[in-house]
Amino acid sequence: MKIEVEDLVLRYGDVTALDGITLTLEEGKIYGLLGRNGSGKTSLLSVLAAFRKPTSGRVRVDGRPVFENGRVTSRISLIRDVGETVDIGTGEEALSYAEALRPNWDGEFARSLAELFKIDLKKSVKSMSKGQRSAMGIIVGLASRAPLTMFDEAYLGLDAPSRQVFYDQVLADYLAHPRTIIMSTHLIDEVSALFEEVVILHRGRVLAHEERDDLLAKGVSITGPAAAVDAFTTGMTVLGSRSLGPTKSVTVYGELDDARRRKAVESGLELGPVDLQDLFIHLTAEDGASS
Ligand SMILES: Nc1ncnc2c1ncn2[C@@H]1O[C@H](COP(=O)(O)OP(=O)(O)OP(=O)(O)O)[C@@H](O)[C@H]1O
Repeated sequence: MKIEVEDLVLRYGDVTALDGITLTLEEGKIYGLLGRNGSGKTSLLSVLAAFRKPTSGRVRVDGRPVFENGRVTSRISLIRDVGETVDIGTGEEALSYAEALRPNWDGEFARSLAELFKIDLKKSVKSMSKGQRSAMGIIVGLASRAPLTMFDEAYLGLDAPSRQVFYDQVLADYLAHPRTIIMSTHLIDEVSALFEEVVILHRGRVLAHEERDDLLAKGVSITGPAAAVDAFTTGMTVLGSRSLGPTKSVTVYGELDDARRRKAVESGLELGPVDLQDLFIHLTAEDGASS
């Protein structure tokens, strides 16, 4: 599903959660939605799922307004942290309920996921642990095969092996049944390999929207004698710096061309990659929070 968001504003009383978002998400990609606490991720996903009406602006899904359009919303699935969407009856009943609502439902897949997550479907969802309820949400989210599938920190409470099952299943099922998937997460390092594109929200605005590899290519760490590092990085966008005795390491943003790279090496400096989590931390640092 293609999503076009234009000048989207969402206010809760005095709080402006989304402050003029313009964004196009193409069909058939996995997007990572990143942002610090309170940056607007859940608000944006709620509007895309038509759970919330925007204060102003437009949201179109496959060219149609997402609101007042039941046919569009039945093809959109938003799974939130503890799987509250399936909090009725037993696990079996929750799956039957989802099956009735979801045109692309794959019951066999849902059962195989329940086995992988070791979920006893005879248990009532309410009596399941937090992690098991998260797993129920993920099962429903994946087995729905909705053309627009959104996971909003859906892994909360899942232990590390179960999170790995989740990431593996998202990738395998996406490859078998391509669709638009948006994943909001704070566990950036764990999941970044899945993302084709990354959207970073900051204070209700889009701070960056790029292909993950292009974004990663813009972050470079430069390490060496402090004076040489300072001379080399003068005029560059410095995101953060760290000193250890006479050695300094600086993270810069913006692509370094080959000539600059050669010059760095000739000056005895070491260039290194920056991972997505570090880049995110630096890009979204408030004044004085990045060092
Ligand atoms: N129901 C609400 N009523 C009032 N303010 C709200 C409501 N929901 C969210 N907000 C505010 O809107 C802003 C954005 O919140 P949102 O939940 O979208 O952020 P988030 O990026 O999902 O955060 P987190 O990473 O902590 O989940 C915050 O300032 C938050 O306090």
